[in-house]
Amino acid sequence: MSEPKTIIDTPETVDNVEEIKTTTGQFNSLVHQIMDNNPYFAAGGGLMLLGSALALARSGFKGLSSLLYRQLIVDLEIPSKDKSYLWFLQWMGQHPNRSSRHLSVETNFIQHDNGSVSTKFQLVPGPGNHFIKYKGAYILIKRERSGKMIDMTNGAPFETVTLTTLYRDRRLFDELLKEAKDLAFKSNEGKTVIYTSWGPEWRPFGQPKAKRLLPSVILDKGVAEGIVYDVKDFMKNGEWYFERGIPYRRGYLLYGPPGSGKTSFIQALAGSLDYNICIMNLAEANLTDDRLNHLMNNIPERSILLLEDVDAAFNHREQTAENGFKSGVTFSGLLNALDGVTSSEETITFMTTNHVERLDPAIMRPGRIDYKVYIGNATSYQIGQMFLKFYPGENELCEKFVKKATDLDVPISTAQLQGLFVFNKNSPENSLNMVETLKSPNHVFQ
Ligand SMILES: Nc1ncnc2c1ncn2[C@@H]1O[C@H](COP(=O)(O)OP(=O)(O)OP(=O)(O)O)[C@@H](O)[C@H]1O
Repeated sequence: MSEPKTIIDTPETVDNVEEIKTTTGQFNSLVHQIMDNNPYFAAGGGLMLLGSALALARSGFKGLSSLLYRQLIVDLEIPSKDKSYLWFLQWMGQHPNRSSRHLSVETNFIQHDNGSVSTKFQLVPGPGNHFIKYKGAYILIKRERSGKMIDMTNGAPFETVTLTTLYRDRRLFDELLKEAKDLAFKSNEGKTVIYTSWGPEWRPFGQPKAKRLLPSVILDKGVAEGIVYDVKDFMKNGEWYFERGIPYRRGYLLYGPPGSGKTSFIQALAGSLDYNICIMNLAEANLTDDRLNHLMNNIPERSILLLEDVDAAFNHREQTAENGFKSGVTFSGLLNALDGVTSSEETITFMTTNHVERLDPAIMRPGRIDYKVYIGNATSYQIGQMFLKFYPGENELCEKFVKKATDLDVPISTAQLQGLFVFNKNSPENSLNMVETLKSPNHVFQ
């Protein structure tokens, strides 16, 4: 059996370890020598070490801070093309506990019930950072304006408002937006907002108008009552439509000569229902089938869709207007848009025309036009009612006026009557003496 082999350090191994120790010692003494003799090198080396340590710390801190940010902070971004953007700015402009160093002005013209208009300047937060305290929480608000991107629908620079608060207070965003919406709606209370199309969207056109009262529009006996009854009946029967799978929409056509009160009645009807009006001009230059379809399917809530002078864009199926203008909308595009109008809420579409004979029968079928009514020139009933609306209590003069006007035996529009009575605001006698002027429909009272 061979002797156990004792492994001992052979001289070669010992020499290697000694050699490594010597080399390390020599390296350390070299570094010390360099450090001692070259302070810049020492400083540089120190800085490098410090820098790397800080970089490490920074990235660690950055990671930690972004982790903390994600866990502790929450953001809400509101782009300028969203409906709530303007609501929020107006709400913010009126919020008491806010600190803003950058303000911008919004000038509004307010139409009062008596028809007068006043100017109102509202200071809203301009681009930059703002702070508010809302229900005990501090919220940072950053309004940024894009230097490059333009909102194609209104030509204004694209903007964003970002709200930042603690994650635990994130429920406040919903409450805040609801408050802003309620404030915006409240400012429109008692008024009718007229929307027009801006690119693919509906935007308020000018300031909300004072509601036009239904009794102020004098139609022939029973005409207004019939329309109002039908609309209210339709609005009460949403369930009936859904149970039968019928699209919840109804189309009305008011046709008749100019100045008979078609548009005024629709505006007054909207006001009485607390609805707004979306006016769609089919002859609009860059309107296309797709945009029409999109617009008609994205009508703001509680709004009546109004297609005025629906014959203007289409003479039967031709896309022509009297001045030969060709609309970008095809007739089938209009029919599809009317048929495609489906929304969870009721959709009420009013169309007006002075030339019903020019409308293609396809548009007149039920489901597109369900209720058609002639709004004509003033009947003797309307002449009397218009006279007494302007000169309450003047019953004797009223009878004389009605007789003289009907004896003219010419068509008289209610717009003409309004023109005469406005010209003789305080003198029914003068109106009686000027009845002859009603013979010319375009007479200018001056
Ligand atoms: N029946 C009416 N009752 C009260 N005002 C009327 C009536 N008809 C017309 N007017 C007045 O005449 C003007 C024009 O009315 P409106 O625009 O409603 O007529 P229209 O039938 O829509 O005309 P067009 O067909 O040309 O659009 C308005 O200022 C309105 O107040």
